[in-house]
Amino acid sequence: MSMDPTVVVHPDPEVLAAAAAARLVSTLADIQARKGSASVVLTGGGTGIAVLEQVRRSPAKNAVDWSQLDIFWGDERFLPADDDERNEKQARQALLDHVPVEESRVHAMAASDGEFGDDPDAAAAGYAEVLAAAARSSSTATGAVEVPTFDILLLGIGGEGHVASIFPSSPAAAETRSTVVAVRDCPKPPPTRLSLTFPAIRAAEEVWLLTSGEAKADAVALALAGADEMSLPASGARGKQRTVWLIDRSAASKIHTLRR
Ligand SMILES: O=C(O)[C@H](O)[C@@H](O)[C@H](O)[C@H](O)COP(=O)(O)O
Repeated sequence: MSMDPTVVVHPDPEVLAAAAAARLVSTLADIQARKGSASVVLTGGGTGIAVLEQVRRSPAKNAVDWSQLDIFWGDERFLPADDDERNEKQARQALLDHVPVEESRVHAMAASDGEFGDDPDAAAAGYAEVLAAAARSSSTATGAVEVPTFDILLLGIGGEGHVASIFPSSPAAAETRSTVVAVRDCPKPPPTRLSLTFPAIRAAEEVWLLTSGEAKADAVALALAGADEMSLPASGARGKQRTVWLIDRSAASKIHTLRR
């Protein structure tokens, strides 16, 4: 069980994205120096993609051996593969198409015009099997949850406290067995998505929550004050070894008023 979260407050969204990118590069390089390879779970959303763009711009980016990096997603918009709203497409444009990743180690969630057609439940089950197969082939994944070792799992946060596509008081927030679920009627468009669940998220070694702006201040403060994860999913996003909140001053502006 990880200790209290580490909270790092940055002056503004631009510094947050650049600092988070630097932290990600150096952390992945450290993990690869120790283990030979590393794994990261990417997030969609403006902050998550801004971090990837900053990694692309970083002169230090090739401290990471991109061919020895397993890449997964925490959630995906269930849309055709070439839709600009796809998290995978945005991540490729921001970073992955600009570094020498090993494509067999890039594990995108299915698109709605992919191998499972427009069946999000089948697509979710398919990704759960990708994770289970990766866990079986990994010498280090020892947890009860059928996912590989996620070294760093990145998450953005919605204004009402969602992480990945786990929205407040949703079936996904209550899911305790499946590692990946289909999510329908999401308040944040598009309405149909695929998402890791809390068991999968909490199997990660480190969970990093990344957000900025006044609109997130209540969710950040409530989560750090220990709100119930059903009503405030960000509260349930914890890593086995470490939980890190990388936020800007605006998103941190209500922490002191709500922390009990
Ligand atoms: O697919 C998605 O939309 C994301 O995974 C979602 O969880 C996002 O990270 C948050 O909604 C924050 O998004 P912003 O950083 O744009 O506020």
